[in-house]
Amino acid sequence: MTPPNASPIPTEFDRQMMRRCLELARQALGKTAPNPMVGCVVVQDNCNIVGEGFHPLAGEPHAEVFALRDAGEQATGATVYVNLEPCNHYGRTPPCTEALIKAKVAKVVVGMIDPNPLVGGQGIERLKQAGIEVIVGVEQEACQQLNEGFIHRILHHQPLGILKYAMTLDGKIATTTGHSAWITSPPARQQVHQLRVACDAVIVGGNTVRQDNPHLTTHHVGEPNPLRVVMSRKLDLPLEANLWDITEANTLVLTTKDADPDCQKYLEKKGVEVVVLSPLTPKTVMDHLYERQFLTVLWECGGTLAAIALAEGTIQKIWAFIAPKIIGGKTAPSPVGDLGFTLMNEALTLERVTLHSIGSDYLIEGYLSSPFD
Ligand SMILES: Nc1nc(O)c(N)c(N[C@@H]2O[C@H](COP(=O)(O)O)[C@@H](O)[C@H]2O)n1
Ligand SMILES: [Zn+2]
Repeated sequence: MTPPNASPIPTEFDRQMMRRCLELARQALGKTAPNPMVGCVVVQDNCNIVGEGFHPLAGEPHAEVFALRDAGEQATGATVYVNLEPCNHYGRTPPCTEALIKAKVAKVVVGMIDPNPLVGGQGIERLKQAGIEVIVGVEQEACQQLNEGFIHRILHHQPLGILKYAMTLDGKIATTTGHSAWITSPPARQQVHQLRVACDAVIVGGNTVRQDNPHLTTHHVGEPNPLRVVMSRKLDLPLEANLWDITEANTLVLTTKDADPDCQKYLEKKGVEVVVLSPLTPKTVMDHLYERQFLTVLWECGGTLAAIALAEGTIQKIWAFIAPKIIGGKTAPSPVGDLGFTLMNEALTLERVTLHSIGSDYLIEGYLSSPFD
């Protein structure tokens, strides 16, 4: 028997509807910052979908409002599925709890509690007070996974940092001469483009601009491009670089007061934004990107910057592509520079590791710390 106050056990249909919410939410992948991705489904008679919606953009109505609008009169007595607890506060938009109560829904099935302290369980309480049945925690892990950037931002006041690199079987990211095009095969490179869609910004150092001249775009028409961010202390950057073409995507260069003023003028004339940060470190960069409302930031930098970013605790997740190639070379660079460790037990150890096979390459995904802690 279900103990009093405990949520009844969700059915397979409940789980299926929650997965549909996640699918709807994903339609706004990379577009909602600083807000989460949320999808909502309205169901009549425990079997008929009568309304659907998702949150498209911060400032626009929430998923629940779109789904209720879609359901119209049929929302009365319905069950509403939503992957995040309905809000109960006035933010950019009014509380969804009031919209659900006004629509006279009978039941709300929630994927996860909103970690935002402005919500944090109060949405569920308000619905219960109004006599609406509430079930919480359906497909919770998948719901948390989808909004890991949002959760990390709320809990730690920093965007979620992801370090991505591609290396050979012998742990090299380039040859001894710095040549790195290409380590992985085309399917893995396409996967990187897809992964960038989910990120609000992608960061490289000046060295990567000089050596690789990357585009750092998603290469997909209609999909959002992350803000391309370059960290360069002195602005000793090439005048011709793909990142300065802002018709492809916006570019932000973060520098210091030691910046070359001529290069700064040149970049600004091209439409590249230049901001002076003091000091210029991965931590101050992440603080700056937090202020710009970002959820998820991808580090695609070389080993020296990656080591500092790791040491400063700005990276929580790793995407390591491994190609079945060996290039050798004592001085060929590796993905992470010196961390100053001397003992094996100092090693940074990944948790929740998954392995994906992509063409002839592999992607290892893992977390240095849980974004939910
Ligand atoms: N349940 C739910 N559905 C959505 O579609 C949402 N976007 C949210 N977001 C929560 O509300 C906060 C943003 O409020 P405003 O858009 O400024 O009104 C956001 O921080 C989440 O806590 N929740
Ligand atoms: Zn809301």
